[in-house]
Amino acid sequence: MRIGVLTGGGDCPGLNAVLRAVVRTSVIEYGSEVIGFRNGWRGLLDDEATPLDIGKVDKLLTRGGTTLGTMRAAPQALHDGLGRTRQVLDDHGIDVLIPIGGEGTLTAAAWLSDEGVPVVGVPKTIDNDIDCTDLTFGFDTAVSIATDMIDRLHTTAESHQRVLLVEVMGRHAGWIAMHAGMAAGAHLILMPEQPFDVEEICQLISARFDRGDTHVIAVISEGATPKPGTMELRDGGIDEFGHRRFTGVAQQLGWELEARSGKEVRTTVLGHVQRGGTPTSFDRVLATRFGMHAAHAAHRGDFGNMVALHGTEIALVPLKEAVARLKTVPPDRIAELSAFTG
Ligand SMILES: Nc1ncnc2c1ncn2[C@@H]1O[C@H](COP(=O)(O)OP(=O)(O)OP(=O)(O)O)[C@@H](O)[C@H]1O
Ligand SMILES: O=P(O)(O)OC[C@H]1O[C@](O)(CO)[C@@H](O)[C@@H]1O
Ligand SMILES: [Mg+2]
Repeated sequence: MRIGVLTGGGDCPGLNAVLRAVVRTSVIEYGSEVIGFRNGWRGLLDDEATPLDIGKVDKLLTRGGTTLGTMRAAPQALHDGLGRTRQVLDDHGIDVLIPIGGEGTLTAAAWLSDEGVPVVGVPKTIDNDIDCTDLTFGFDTAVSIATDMIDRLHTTAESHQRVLLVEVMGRHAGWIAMHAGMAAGAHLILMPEQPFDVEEICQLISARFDRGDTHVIAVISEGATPKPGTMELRDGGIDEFGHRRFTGVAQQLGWELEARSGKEVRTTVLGHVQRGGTPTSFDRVLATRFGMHAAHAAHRGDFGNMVALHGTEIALVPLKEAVARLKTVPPDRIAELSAFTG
């Protein structure tokens, strides 16, 4: 069999471990060949093929990023290029394609599957917002990095009796903010799922300082928004790939809080450091199991599905179901925070 593989969307710790597992499982257990396509869907359209053998994936287990590279392409270019995609896959004799990516990459995979292209998807995202899987690899690494950073901010904040806002990734979902915030003992966690009220945050800050607390640490997802009418957030519009452009919610909230509360406020934006470097051991294992099970599914002919974590087992779920909605933080998980924040 010949297996095609590509990585799409933003990079994520664990992508290389998936590639290694797809190659090792396909070659060692089935005697198959694996062809990588560089730079996501764009590279497939442009026929940026590169054979992957066991030597090529050696030492990839611990390496962050993706050795295949990744690039965004406008969905319309993909739709218009369906004939070209089929041609490239035919030219390389690809029997099944394994796209590894977030909800965008997997939406494209579901569509290709509907068009009759054999695919098995692998979900990736540090944001952990893909539905039908308990977790995605990359999330644990991002939370560990963010937790370490927030731990460090406590001591400098308390020394100066400051309010410290930490912006973490999380475009549509607050999983990173919630987990890193809980792990690092943040006093306030703001997520896209629950628009925030600036006045309520000012009251929380005053209450903490009034009762003698030394500092405030607030973790805020990049995709968090204020309740309408409570604060102006600059609109960055939509980029060429249809994503909302962020304008720095933590910085803007910081200015607003400083003006309203009279306290010193500082803002730290963690940004891409959350996606860089080596995956945690948890993510290495999850990524390896995802890659291994995707290769098995590809060889069994279980097309149109995505590998997923259900409890401790790896399952297969229809791609269509997985991309029907995003997995945001449910209200009962948000409610769990009440005894630990404020
Ligand atoms: N609705 C869609 N239909 C077809 N293709 C799509 C669709 N949405 C996204 N894609 C394709 O998938 C690519 C990756 O999508 P996107 O940039 O959203 O990354 P992702 O896989 O969701 O990962 P990330 O978690 O980084 O957002 C896009 O560049 C585009 O080529
Ligand atoms: O800077 P890039 O690569 O466009 O991606 C940023 C986005 O990718 C993610 O890391 C993963 O979806 C988001 O949290 C973030 O908004
Ligand atoms: Mg996306």
